[in-house]
Amino acid sequence: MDHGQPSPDPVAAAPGAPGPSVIAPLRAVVRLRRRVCLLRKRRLLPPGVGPDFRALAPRADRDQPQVFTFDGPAELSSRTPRKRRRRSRVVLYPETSRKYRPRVEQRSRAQHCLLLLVAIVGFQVLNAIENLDDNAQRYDLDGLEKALQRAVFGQPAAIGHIMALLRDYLATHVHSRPLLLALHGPSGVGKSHVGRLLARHFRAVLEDGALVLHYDARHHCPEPRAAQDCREELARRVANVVAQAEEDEKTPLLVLDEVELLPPALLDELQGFLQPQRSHHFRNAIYVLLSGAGGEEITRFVLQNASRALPLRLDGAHDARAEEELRAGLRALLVREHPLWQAAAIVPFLLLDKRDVVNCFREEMAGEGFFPDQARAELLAAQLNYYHVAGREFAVTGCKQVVARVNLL
Ligand SMILES: Nc1ncnc2c1ncn2[C@@H]1O[C@H](COP(=O)(O)OP(=O)(O)OP(=O)(O)O)[C@@H](O)[C@H]1O
Repeated sequence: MDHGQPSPDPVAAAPGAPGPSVIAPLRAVVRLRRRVCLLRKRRLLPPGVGPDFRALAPRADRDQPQVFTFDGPAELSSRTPRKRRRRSRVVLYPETSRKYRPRVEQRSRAQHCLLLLVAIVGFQVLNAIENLDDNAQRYDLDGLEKALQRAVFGQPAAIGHIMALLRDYLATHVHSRPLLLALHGPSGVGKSHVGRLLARHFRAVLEDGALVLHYDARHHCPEPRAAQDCREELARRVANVVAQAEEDEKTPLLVLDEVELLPPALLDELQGFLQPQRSHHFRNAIYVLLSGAGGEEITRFVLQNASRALPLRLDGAHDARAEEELRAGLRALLVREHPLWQAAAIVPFLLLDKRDVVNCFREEMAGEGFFPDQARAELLAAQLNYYHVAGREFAVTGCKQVVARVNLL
């Protein structure tokens, strides 16, 4: 069929055809069909689209504005295309994982208990720290250190060592063994002096003289007395002190002077006090043993090292290695005498030099009511005997004779 040429009207041509009222619409339908075919040929209409021109228009045209614009097809196509909605993708979960959001879990009771336990432990730790401070404060160790530094000349290393050991021991009230301090040195260097200062301080801070025992071998166990007798008496006195201290929840101080004069039986007894199997109130105690044993070794050590930068002598600037060597040598020597010294913290007291002796004189003069004149003190100090080594003078008897000399003034 040629759509370009007008074809003869099929309806009008048929014989016996219906009247003009039917023919007119049929013609219109035919005309429309032809027109549609024509348009289809020009590719303006998709196949199968009816004669409604609005519906027949291409999809792209329908989206375009229905008013005239000067935009050409190029401009229209360059406009940003409408955003296409992304379809949600299907997520494939592995079989073992959870495929739903976790529910808000209810806190278990165990969790509450755990939190409570942590709080209690924290509180206990804070409380323990506070108690440690309280225990150290009770003994006023800062005050003791100041008193020792002020009253004891020429022994800064020994004082520092004693204070460190006391601070460490008195940081707590519960102990597995007593503290045993062994102060050794030649005559007149201040061992008994320190022992007296310690006893006085502890009597003051413990507010009970019964918690401090000051035992002097020469006085309490003189030569003719039987060693066994002395031993029993010492055992009884120590037991009383530690029992009283246990009752008062305090740490007692037991100072034993002139230990080099004690019979071996008493050293055995002392060693027995240190044993961990003794009842617990024996474990909380401080023993200070003062002895001249090892004095010769210390004298030799000081004289040999006199030319060095004064080990153990100047404030804190001492040679720690030399100090350690000296302690080790003393311990080896003392342990040969008795095993008691194995457990002791050995503190060597060194020779005093002339300047220290002058200070001893001034102190003693002031104590006896004399004006502490420097020149006079130097004059008195010059009358004593000294070791002369490397341009320095070390007192042979320390400050031992100072009291007697000042008494003669
Ligand atoms: N380093 C010192 N600082 C101040 N004073 C001291 C010092 N050393 C000794 N003295 C004085 O000398 C006196 C005698 O000293 P102390 O009794 O302490 O000597 P020691 O080392 O115990 O000797 P010994 O083993 O012979 O008893 C003391 O009372 C004190 O006044």
